[in-house]
Amino acid sequence: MPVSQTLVSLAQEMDHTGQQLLLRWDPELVRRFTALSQCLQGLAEQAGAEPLQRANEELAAMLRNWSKRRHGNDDVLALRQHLSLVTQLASLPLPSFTPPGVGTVQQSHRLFLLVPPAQLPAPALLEQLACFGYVLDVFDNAQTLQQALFLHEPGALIVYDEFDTDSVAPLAAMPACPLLFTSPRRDFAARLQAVRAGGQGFLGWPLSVRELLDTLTLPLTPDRRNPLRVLLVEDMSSLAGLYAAVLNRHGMVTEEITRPSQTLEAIERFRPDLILMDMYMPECDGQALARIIRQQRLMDGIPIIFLTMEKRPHMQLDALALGVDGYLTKPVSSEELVVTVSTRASRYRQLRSYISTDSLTGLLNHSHLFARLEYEFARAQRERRPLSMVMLDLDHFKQVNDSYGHQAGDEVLVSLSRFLRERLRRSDLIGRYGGEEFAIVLPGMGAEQATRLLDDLRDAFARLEQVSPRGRFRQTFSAGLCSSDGVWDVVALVQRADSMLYQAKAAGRNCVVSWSPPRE
Ligand SMILES: Nc1nc2c(ncn2[C@@H]2O[C@H](COP(=O)(O)OP(=O)(O)OP(=O)(O)O)[C@@H](O)[C@H]2O)c(=O)[nH]1
Repeated sequence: MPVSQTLVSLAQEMDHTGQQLLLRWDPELVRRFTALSQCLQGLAEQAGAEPLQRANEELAAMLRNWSKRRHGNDDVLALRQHLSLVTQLASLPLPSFTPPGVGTVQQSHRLFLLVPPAQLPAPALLEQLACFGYVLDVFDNAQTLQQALFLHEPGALIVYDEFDTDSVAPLAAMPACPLLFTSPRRDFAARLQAVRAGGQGFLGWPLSVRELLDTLTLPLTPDRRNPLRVLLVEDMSSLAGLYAAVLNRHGMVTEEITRPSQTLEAIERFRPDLILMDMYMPECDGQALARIIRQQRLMDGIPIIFLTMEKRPHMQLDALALGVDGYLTKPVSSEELVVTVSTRASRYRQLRSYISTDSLTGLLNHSHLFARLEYEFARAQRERRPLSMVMLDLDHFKQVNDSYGHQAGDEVLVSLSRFLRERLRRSDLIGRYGGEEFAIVLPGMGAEQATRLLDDLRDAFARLEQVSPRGRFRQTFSAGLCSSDGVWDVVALVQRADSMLYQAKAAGRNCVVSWSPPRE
């Protein structure tokens, strides 16, 4: 299982806050540290990272007692070592949850399918799924399925149903994993029955790999490696801390600000999925602040929820007219807070991803890739870190469309996108540049390392067998690469990577060419 970026960034923020505390003891910093530590503890618990949990608990205990007594150099050293230990443990790979006997497949990549014996899926489906690292276990009766569910928890359970009776035959026990239905029927009545039976997704039958993978990548369950981010604007820091603790306990990451004037800067830096704000604050009230936020084009869509004691309907309606998304009337119960915040924030995140991604592959679209590239490039220059840009193009792709059909061509595009997503880091940017051309941005990676990585990817992808109804084939790609070293703007970076791609094609395709400065 890859390293959890969330745990790493939480641990890094804790380390930063802890170092600040050693310089200046400040109750606000202590509270922030405690909230981060609670959040890390919750996530580490869910991930089963026991050594990290223990180290984090010890660190929290050290800090709890810190202000109560005097400290020598040894104490400071011990605290620093503990901070660094937590950071190191957070960057270790998370333990696999694979139950005994299931082999080495990631549990989330093991799927159970319940179908009648007459409908067993074609072996090609299992093979195609295997190309993306998924294993499909097929059961032709509910009893053996229940036994298997008792022993293992798959990433999802898919149940075939023709919905020809009034209601779906209930499962002996509802699985803990997401439940999907698949059916030759796609009408409203069938979908209604599926939803009533607890279905979280609905797939056509016969199963299509693309539809299945698309559904599995939707947030059916909370994404614990990329938790929802909530910005709290509340002048009473104790109250904000209370809300933050509740949201943190439910896996969300929070940032608290007490002054409305800090809001715009905090939104840019923290990139929240939702803003929870007090309606009455001394510097500026919530309504004026909401208006300011809504006037910024890039911040316009972020959901805003007011926290208020206000019960007068006309005041609430005025705020709704401003584009505020809802109200929570104080005192707010933990349950109401968590449900209101998490549903709205995840919906916003999903809608945002539709706008910024290409509909076929789910990768960043051209304009968003470039917006993000500009940001990463500027950051790399500022931090004096390398960054590599890759332009990648499928070879002789026209022949694939001509020989196997446009649908098979589409499947190859999806296959490459998933392949890149599985193999690259979460911090890398992958975009569909257009047609059969892709762009990849590798922050922190210089030309040599990036060339090696791309060449490994090229080799592995070329070995994958593409399966289509008209036959099997293999697909290669060519790539051009340029690192930011000595390059002063994004346009030059892209042009150089592009001209290297051209050279890779000219050199016979199925290869990676990296830009190097011309000899003097
Ligand atoms: N199936 C499918 N095909 C696409 C899509 N976008 C572009 N194409 C096809 O990609 C092919 C690109 O063809 P060419 O530009 O001639 O390049 P090529 O055949 O890949 O050859 P080289 O790049 O020189 O190796 C065209 O046939 C396009 O129709 C898409 O979204 N789906």
